[in-house]
Amino acid sequence: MSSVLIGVENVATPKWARRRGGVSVSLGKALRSLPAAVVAVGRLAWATSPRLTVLAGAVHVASGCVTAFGLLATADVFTALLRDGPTPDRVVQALPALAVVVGSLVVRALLDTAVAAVESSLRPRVTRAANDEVTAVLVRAELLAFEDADFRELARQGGRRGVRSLESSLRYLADLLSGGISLVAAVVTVGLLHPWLAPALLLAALANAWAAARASKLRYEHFLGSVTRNTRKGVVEEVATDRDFALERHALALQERLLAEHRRIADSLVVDEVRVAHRTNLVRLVGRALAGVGTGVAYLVLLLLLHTGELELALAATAVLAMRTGFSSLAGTTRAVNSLYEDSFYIDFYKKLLVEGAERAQARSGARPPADPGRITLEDVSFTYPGGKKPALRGVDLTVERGEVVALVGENGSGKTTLGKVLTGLYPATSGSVRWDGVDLAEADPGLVHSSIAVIAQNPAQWPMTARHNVLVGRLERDDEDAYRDAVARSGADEVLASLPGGPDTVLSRRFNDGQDLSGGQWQRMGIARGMYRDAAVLVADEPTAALDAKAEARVFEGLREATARRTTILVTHRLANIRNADRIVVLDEGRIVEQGTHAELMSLRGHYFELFELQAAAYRGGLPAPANE
Ligand SMILES: Nc1ncnc2c1ncn2[C@@H]1O[C@H](COP(=O)(O)OP(=O)(O)OP(=O)(O)O)[C@@H](O)[C@H]1O
Repeated sequence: MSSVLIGVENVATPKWARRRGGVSVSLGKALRSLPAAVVAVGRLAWATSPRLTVLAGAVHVASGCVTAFGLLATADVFTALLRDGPTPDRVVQALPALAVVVGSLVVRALLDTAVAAVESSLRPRVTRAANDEVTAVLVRAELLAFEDADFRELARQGGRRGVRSLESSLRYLADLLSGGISLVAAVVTVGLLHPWLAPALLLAALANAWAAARASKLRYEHFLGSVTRNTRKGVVEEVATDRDFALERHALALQERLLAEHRRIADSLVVDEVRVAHRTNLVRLVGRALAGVGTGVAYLVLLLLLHTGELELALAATAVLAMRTGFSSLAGTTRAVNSLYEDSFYIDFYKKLLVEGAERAQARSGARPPADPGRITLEDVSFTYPGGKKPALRGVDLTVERGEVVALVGENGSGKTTLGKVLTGLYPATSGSVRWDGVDLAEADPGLVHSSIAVIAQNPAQWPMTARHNVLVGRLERDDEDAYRDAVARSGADEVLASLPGGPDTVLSRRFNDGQDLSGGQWQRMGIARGMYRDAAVLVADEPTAALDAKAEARVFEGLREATARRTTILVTHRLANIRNADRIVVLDEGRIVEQGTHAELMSLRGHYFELFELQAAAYRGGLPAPANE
């Protein structure tokens, strides 16, 4: 037996994580993508507050300039002190430059405070704007996008890691700006003292930059290589610790087995992580060695210049100081570039999510569908789920007239739920057409189509709202107390409300203090009440009473009969006794319609439906089903 218990042992990089250049991103290509990340951060910062963005840029530039200015003033101090002449005179001559050094330190301290103040105002705004963009794009995505595992994962990574990287890259961008300016000042100072000194300084810079970029690339490749296993680890964690699985986990005594699975995946991740850490350290060591060689070359050049008399001792001291400043701002700048470079990968997910989310946005306009369609026509409709291997619906032709109650029956997986969703425009047909009074739903405004439908799901959403709002959310713009009471009474939700400690005002969620959870059947009653309160022209009830006791079921069907007198109703159910009075029964098998007609017609056909019905009836009679062909 396979040792894999949860999911599959798939280590392939998922589609959402594959960048244009594939997993192994070349360094040049990745560095070229860095400005795009900078633009993304700048765009968000500008969109949130142009004033703060300009101010942030200005204070950083000013801070870098003051550092450079301080460096030049310090050089002046040394030049004055190491000049020929009596020491007291040299000290006096150095005093003005020393005053400038102190002044620049004070200004720098003030500017640093200003930088911190501006940044702490800008950063939360940028994070909020990025979060808002992600949330908006997900809220507006079409329903089918959430059936696509790749899109869901892109949403998770782009929404969490991407936004986090945007936030941190704002800080790195600022460090890059001020560090870059002081680096330029150091290089220029050194270059002015002697042109040969600047290239030596830059050599050390390049070695550091190479090592940092290489280390980032290694870490990113490790992230891509482990992303699927990390997802698996997350799923195992959920199964092993989540409340939803707790009952079966204990009843099936699966705890230790799940823990073992969790440890196995975690161990393989640790092995990879240690390997990548060793390789990164090695790269860093090579980088530092090369930078050391660069530093050595710089000092060698300096000594040579002193030896040949091309540089005075006083200027050499200034050069040493400038070089030290250069190396330290170099370290800061390299760190900033390195972090920005690493962040740019995750910012790419964020950008990809915005683009893909926009492509998958639910249309916000289109043809106006009839509010209460007289006829719904499906012509040769097929539907395949994203990533699905075979179609869930194949060549379905069906016409439903206004006010009809059509029951969909068939074995598990035969396509009943899917047909209900395609018929109401929740899922677009992969091929063929769905028309409401001639209006093709593929071209209709989805918002208007949805406002004409109500769905009572088998597992209704457990809205973490008050019990009353769990019903009213069916149509928030409707303010009809009588309709609310009617829906609550017909669905049996009135008994649920009466049993709650705070009545209708009890919050239905265990995640809030004083919140309350419900049983499966009680949640289902709330879902039915919500669907009834919505009062839409087309009602889809998918196994609405599967979790209800017999008394509640009878009450709901009575309620539904009254409610459906005015509506087109699609009823999905396995309890065939409840649909004897349906206007039409449609039997599905492997995504195709195999029979349709009234109960009497289908019974006399003695086919699929007859067989299913007799099986259920026999269970009640306590005997054997009647033979299909007497
Ligand atoms: N989200 C999904 N992604 C991929 N395939 C799906 C998805 N939901 C359903 N399917 C597949 O589509 C087919 C039809 O499923 P559907 O839920 O419509 O069946 P059903 O007749 O309502 O079944 P049941 O009686 O069990 O509720 C099945 O083969 C199922 O495996």
